[in-house]
Amino acid sequence: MAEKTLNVLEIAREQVKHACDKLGADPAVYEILKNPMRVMEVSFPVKMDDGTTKSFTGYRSQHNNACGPFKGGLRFHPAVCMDEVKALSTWMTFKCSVVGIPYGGGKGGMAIDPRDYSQTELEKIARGFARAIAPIIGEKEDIPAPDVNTNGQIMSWMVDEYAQATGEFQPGVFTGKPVDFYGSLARTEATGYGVATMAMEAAKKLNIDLNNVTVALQGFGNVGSYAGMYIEEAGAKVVAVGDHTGTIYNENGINIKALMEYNKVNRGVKGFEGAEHTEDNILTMDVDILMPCALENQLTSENAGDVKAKIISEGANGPTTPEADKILSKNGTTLVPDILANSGGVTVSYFEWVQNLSRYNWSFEEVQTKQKKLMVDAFEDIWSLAKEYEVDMRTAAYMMSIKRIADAMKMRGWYSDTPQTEIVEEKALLATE
Ligand SMILES: NC(=O)C1=CN([C@@H]2O[C@H](COP(=O)(O)OP(=O)(O)OC[C@H]3O[C@@H](n4cnc5c(N)ncnc54)[C@H](O)[C@@H]3O)[C@@H](O)[C@H]2O)C=CC1
Ligand SMILES: O=C(O)CCC(=O)C(=O)O
Repeated sequence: MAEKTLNVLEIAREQVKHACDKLGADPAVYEILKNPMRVMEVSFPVKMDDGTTKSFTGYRSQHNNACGPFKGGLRFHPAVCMDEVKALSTWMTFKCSVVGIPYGGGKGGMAIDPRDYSQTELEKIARGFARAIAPIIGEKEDIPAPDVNTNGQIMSWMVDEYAQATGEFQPGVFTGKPVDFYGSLARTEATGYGVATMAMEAAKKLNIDLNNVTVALQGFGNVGSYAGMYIEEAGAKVVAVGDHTGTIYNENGINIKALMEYNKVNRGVKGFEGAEHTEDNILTMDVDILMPCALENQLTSENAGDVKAKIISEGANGPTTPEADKILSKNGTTLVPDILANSGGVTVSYFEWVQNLSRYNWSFEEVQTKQKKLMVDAFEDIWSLAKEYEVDMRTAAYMMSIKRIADAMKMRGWYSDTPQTEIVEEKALLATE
């Protein structure tokens, strides 16, 4: 079974449509959710260190705000394009709804590799992007955050630039800020902590003792490193880590904290002394738990059949294609889907935003306890729904979130029930096509 498509927007739409059908949702629901409500493409000039001027292009997609302001990260990566940003914003809508936080979905990005620029140039690019999207974002409108290759420093420049562009200092317009500048304790750790927590919940359901499990980790950035750290703390052995520089392996377990220190300096896992380099594919290694924490379309119809892990907790957005989902589900793999597994980041972004709006700070424990409760409750609901409807956890997660969004859209009057006669006619028409 080859992939129908690797276009992430088409994949996101297929996931939504599949769940709408399972739910028996009114046709209007998919009709509204298949497209973002607004997308913006901006271009702006930046004076480079050598005196030349370069034009940069950026995107922001606002998928749906039925449940609250648009929310989602900004990605700096060479593969960023409009379709990717639209797909990522679509996933954000359902992610926020899965954990029941009062946001809709947004996402943005620029097709750049930050490593190609000096710090001064990067600051100018970040500021230029923030100024360009300032007309459509705001503390109560659309709240960006870090994603691949962006971080708290970039968010801080953006808050400052937004203040200069609008004349209003709104620290809550961006989240994922450093703790010393309106950030929240436990935000840096949040996404990885959530990914590890979801793997642990799945292990509990399968009666797997964490002290006897091995883990493979793809991606060792913000998400992957903390996912590794927390699962190691819970007793598991992380035997393999892969990133853009290569894959390392140690059957006795890799010391994750030491690897984090190494990674900070060397910007990659390659060469770490506590493990050996391997050419084996990280995704199909003989481990109990796999945590893909890098990019989209990693588990495909090509390799899903070779996956040996019993549990997959998706740290990345969209790491698994629909065809791979079917293979994994048929093979009995328990997969905690991205919109649940990596929802810890946006959950703590929400807590950061609440703290910003109230100008009050919570302790690390308070934030992490609140995060864990929201995610574990959502896991339980989705686990039960998946059993009840005999669907995989991804479909169940979408069903739960679509129901909430559909209810909000209906209450707001964005659609009303399509008369049954029309649905019957539409189905009859489809059957003859
Ligand atoms: N940062 C956050 O709070 C959240 C991030 N995510 C998602 O998690 C994923 C990772 O994000 P971050 O950790 O924030 O990014 P990051 O920029 O901190 O790290 C990205 C990691 O992916 C690795 N990578 C890149 N290309 C790769 C390749 N071809 N093969 C293997 N590894 C590769 C990099 O080496 C790096 O270790 C993305 O899909 C992102 O959208 C999801 C929810 C929240
Ligand atoms: O923290 C946030 O607001 C968004 C994080 C994000 O971009 C994601 O969950 O993919």
